[in-house]
Amino acid sequence: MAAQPSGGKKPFHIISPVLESLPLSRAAGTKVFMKLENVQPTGSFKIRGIGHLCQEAAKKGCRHFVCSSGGNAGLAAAYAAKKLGLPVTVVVPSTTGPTTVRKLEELGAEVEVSGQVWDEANKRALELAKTEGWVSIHPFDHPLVWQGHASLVQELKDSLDTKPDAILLAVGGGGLLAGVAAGLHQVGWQDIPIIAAETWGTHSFHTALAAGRLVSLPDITSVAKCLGAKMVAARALECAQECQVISQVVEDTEAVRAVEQFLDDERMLVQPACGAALALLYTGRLQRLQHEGRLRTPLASVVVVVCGGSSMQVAQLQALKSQLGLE
Ligand SMILES: COC[C@H](NCc1c(COP(=O)(O)O)cnc(C)c1O)C(=O)O
Repeated sequence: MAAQPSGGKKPFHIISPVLESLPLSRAAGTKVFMKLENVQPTGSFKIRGIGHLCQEAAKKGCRHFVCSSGGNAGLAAAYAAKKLGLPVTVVVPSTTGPTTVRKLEELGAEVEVSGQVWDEANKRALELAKTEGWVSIHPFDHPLVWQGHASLVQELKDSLDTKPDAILLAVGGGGLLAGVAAGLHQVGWQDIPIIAAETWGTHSFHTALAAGRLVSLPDITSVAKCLGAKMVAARALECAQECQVISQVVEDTEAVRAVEQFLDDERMLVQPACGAALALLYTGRLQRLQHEGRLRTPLASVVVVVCGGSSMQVAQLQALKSQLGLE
């Protein structure tokens, strides 16, 4: 049974399924296990860390949550707030679609649209958090968020027969990366390489790694808006010093094609943010890393974190395909 990260109080996330994917294994040339965070409450892994942070804040007397989000962290905060019987204000950038806003409101959240990108929405959220009794719920940059996300790795340890040879995940602000790195250390799997996927136009982690310091992207120009943090958390960069993190950047077209291929292969629809990680498997990135000697050959198995993403509909996939000239 996974450890209860919030001191005994039942967490809001579920123990998600781990399934072998034959189509992904064929594409990647090695056995691929999917950690299906897309079936979590509110549709992404976010509930693990955000739920944990909200529970801890409520214990300390928080009377109103305020969360800046591209969408999925906000949905997780709204779900947690509802469970805790507390009000929540979610601040999203104008790029967050109406589907997400509707879902946030259906969960009882007060929604404010502020700014063009997440970073601007976050500025507004921090202003609101100055209100007496209000607590800021950061979507990726908080130790309790990383602690909550780390439960994902404990579940892998409990369910896989053998230790995987790599873990693939997507990076926005770096919270999932930091949580998985923490989890790997907790279970003694710190030697497993993490392959961190971004899209060009959200590649703030890749840029920071190359510069050796935190760098802010001039803008977010990718369709994968849920990866749209101009600067990653400092902790993400520290992780890259503490364990083997391989940064890979994919094109928007590769991420969106991966979303469509995954829908056909596994009958699950995820956001382009998740498509970025899946694209590593569908576009031969894994084999290329092996060829370059950055991953060993052969690999026995790898895990891809299917991070999910709630507001994705077939119509949006079609619209993205035509926007990107994919038919
Ligand atoms: C701007 O947005 C940051 C955050 N989304 C982040 C996100 C990630 C990346 O997680 P992170 O690296 O930010 O912890 C991956 N996969 C999905 C489906 C996501 O929504 C949010 O919802 O506020």
